[in-house]
Amino acid sequence: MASLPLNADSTFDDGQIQDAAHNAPAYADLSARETEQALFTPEFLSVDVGHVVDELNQKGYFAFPSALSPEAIETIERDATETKHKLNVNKVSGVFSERQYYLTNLLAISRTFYEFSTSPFVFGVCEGYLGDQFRLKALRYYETYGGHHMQWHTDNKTDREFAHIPGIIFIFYVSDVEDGEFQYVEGSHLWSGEKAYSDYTDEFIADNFSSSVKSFKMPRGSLVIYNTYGIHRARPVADKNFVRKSVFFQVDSEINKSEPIIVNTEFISRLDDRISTFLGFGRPSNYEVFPNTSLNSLPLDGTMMSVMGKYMLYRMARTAFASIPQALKPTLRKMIGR
Ligand SMILES: O=C(O)CCC(=O)C(=O)O
Ligand SMILES: [Fe+2]
Repeated sequence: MASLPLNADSTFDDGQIQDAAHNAPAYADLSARETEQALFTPEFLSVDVGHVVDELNQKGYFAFPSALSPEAIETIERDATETKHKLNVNKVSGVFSERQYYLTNLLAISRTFYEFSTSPFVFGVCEGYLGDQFRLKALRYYETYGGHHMQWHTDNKTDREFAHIPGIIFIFYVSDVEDGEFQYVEGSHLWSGEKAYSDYTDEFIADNFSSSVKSFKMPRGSLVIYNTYGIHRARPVADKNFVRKSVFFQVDSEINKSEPIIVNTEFISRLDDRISTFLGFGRPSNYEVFPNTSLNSLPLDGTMMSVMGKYMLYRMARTAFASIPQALKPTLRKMIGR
C-alpha cells in the first residue's frame, strides 16, 4: 500500500490499497482490536505501521483517503459541534478566532476521539517514529472558513519560538476537502531544521519548491500524518462561504512540555505508563493554549446576530415582566402559557 500524495487530478487505485501489507499493530487485547474495527475502514485496518514510519522518514508525510469510518467521523463531528453557538452553557465549548472555529478540549467530550488518539495504530506510529517516550502536545477540532490565510510554516516550535523537538502531527478531515486542502513540501523535513525560523513566504515556496508541493484533496475521514519539520500550510480559499472541518493533534518527544490536556476520566479505561506519559499525567503543561481568543475575535455574522438577538429579546421580556404589578402576573402568565 502506498501513501498517497494527492494532487488535484490524482485518482485512487483501490487495488493498491487492498494489497496493503498485513502487518497491523499487535493488539494488547481483543477489545482494542474491536475498537479499531469500529474506528477505521476495512482498507485502513491492514495498513502496515512500519510502512507509515518509512514514509514519514523519506517523504515527511503519510496520507490515506477514507481512513476513519463514516460512523467514527459522524460521532466526532457531533461531539465537537454540539455547543458551537451556545454561549454561557455549563459544558465544554469552543472559540471563534475570526475565520476559524476551534474546540481544543476534544478529549473532554469525545470518547471516539479518545479511542482514536490512544489507539494501537497511533501509538504504533508514534513509537516507531519517536521512540519510547512521546507526549500529546496539542489537539483541536477546527473549522476553517473562506478568507483565512495560513502562511507556509513548520510546526517544530514551542508555543513561542523555533525549537529542535522531533514530532509528528495527525490531521483527519471531518468534511470532504476539495479546496483549502493541506499541502506539504515533500522532503522539506530533511533540510528545514538547518534554518532557525519556521515561517516561509509564498514567493519562496513558489520560486524554489513548486514541484515538490503535495496537495491532499481527499474525502471526509481521510488521514494525513506529517513530520513537524516539514513545510506545510492549508491552501487559502477566498470564497467566504467555504468551510473545511478537521481534527489536528501533535505528538512529540519532549515529554515535559505541552498545552494543558483536559480529559474526561470516564474514557480512561486503562492507565498504563504509556497512556499516562502520552496524556501528561503529573507533568508540566505550561504552553499557552492555541489560539488566543477573546470576545473581540468572535465574528458578528448572521448566526451570531440571531443568537444575540434572541438573547436580548429574552432578557428584555424578563425585565419588562419583573416590572409588572404582582397582582397582574398570574393572568399574564396564563395568557403566554407559562
Ligand atoms: O489545517 C491544515 O491543513 C494545516 C494546519 C496546520 O498547519 C497547523 O495548525 O499548524
Ligand atoms: Fe502547521
